[in-house]
Amino acid sequence: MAAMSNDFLEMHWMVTMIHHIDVGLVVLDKDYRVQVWNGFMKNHSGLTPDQVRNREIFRLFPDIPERWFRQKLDSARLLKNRSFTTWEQRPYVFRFQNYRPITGSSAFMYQNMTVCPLESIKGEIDHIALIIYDVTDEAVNKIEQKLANARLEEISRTDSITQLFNRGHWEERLRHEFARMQRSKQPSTLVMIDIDHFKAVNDQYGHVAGDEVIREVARRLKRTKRNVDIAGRFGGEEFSILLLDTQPDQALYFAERLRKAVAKTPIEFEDHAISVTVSIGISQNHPEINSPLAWVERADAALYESKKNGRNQVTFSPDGMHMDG
Ligand SMILES: Nc1nc2c(ncn2[C@@H]2O[C@H](COP(=O)(O)OP(=O)(O)OP(=O)(O)O)[C@@H](O)[C@H]2O)c(=O)[nH]1
Repeated sequence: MAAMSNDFLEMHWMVTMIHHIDVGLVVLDKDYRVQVWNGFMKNHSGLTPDQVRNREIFRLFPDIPERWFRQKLDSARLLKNRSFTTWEQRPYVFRFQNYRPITGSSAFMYQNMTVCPLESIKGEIDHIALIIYDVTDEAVNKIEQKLANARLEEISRTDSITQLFNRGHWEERLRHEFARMQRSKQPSTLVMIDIDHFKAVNDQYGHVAGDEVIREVARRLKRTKRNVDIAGRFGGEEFSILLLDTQPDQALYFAERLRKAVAKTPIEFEDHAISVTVSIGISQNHPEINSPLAWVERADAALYESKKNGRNQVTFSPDGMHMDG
């Protein structure tokens, strides 16, 4: 008699603990109707056990993706095996709000879930238990760390003055695209751009003005290029851009537009209107060009021609064709 009452007491304690434990416990019958709903589930959903008992889970929570959820539970029932889903596969099963102030970056609670088949006395699986873990802190930390890493990566490949790619990253992209072009044989063009007489800008207006001129030329370059084009700051006042899948006439059109966009409107800095021009060299990819470096050298040689012939002009390699204003 004493043993029985101990068992009863233990059971009573267990039930009390289940209601107060900081994980969600739900039992569903074969028709996905709720049979058990503990305190965690009540507190986060605002629905009492009486309100949910014998109601189908999909009617109570239309956000639950029904097909996925049924598959998950059916296979656990069939295999008589536990299964597990993480917030990385699906951020949550039950859309509960997240109230924690420190995890302000998430409006909802991230959850992991264990699906646990429950055997009847006859050894049949008529019920399934769901155990819901609140993993918001872990998930938010991981997401924030990923974002921070992505930001660091972005910083490490960006030039701080112009926000274009820095030389290291631009060259990496060039190598990658060059390898791709060897296979695809698509026409692409490499363009080198250099601000004319830039030393004179620094000498006349100072380095800060010089920086602003570099920044503004980069802005005009960004406005002229397409999103797919790969633009970098190659050196001090030199820029490089890779125009992918571009024919020579389109490349010339791009270069001319950029040249005019720089020459046409002086750059304002404090009380000054600083007029600058750019010289441009273009090189089309060609079977004879056997390395990324050789390609850059060709475009650089064309740029040198533009400088030699009076600046503020575009030269196309290998035939030395000019366009000037
Ligand atoms: N303000 C500023 N100046 C820079 C920067 N990087 C390089 N420079 C300057 O850019 C100038 C480049 O001068 P040069 O290579 O002689 O060429 P240039 O005066 O532009 O003449 P050409 O290219 O022949 O038309 C040098 O005076 C460098 O100090 C930078 O980030 N900011």
